[in-house]
Amino acid sequence: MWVVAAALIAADGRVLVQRRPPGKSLAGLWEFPGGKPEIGESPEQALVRELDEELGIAVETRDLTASAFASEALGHRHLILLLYICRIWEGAPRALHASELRWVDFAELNRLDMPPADRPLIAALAKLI
Ligand SMILES: Nc1nc2c([nH]c(=O)n2[C@@H]2O[C@H](COP(=O)(O)OP(=O)(O)OP(=O)(O)O)[C@@H](O)[C@H]2O)c(=O)[nH]1
Repeated sequence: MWVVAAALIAADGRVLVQRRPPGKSLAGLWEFPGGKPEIGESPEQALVRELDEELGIAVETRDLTASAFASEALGHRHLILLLYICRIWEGAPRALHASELRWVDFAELNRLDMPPADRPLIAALAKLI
């Protein structure tokens, strides 16, 4: 399973995370916004679509920087999670799918309950920004 996700980084260096809503797998955990590409989409196109659907923001593919990936067993599937950094978008993120949004610094990011694939990504992100 391929998933694309974005670390949206604000001017003050904080990162946006969203909380998975009740009823979904891994409900209650925090994650980077994103999702699965649809057939025919590039990873960047998929991420632009997901950020519009999940947060109501407009992002240009040129403003997505491929940054890190994780490879992790997830139940009976295997997840490849591609993380992009994004510092430029239009609109104010709203929780259209998630139960909650939060802008966090790295200390908070390390304390949040996130899926196992996200742990190595946080460490990689800390070195990149
Ligand atoms: N968007 C996102 N997904 C993540 C992250 N970490 C992680 O393990 N995932 C997993 O990647 C998958 C993303 O799928 P999705 O967002 O398109 O759809 P979904 O929640 O309905 O997935 P589901 O079919 O597993 O319930 C989920 O299984 C989710 O748990 C992350 O940081 N961001």
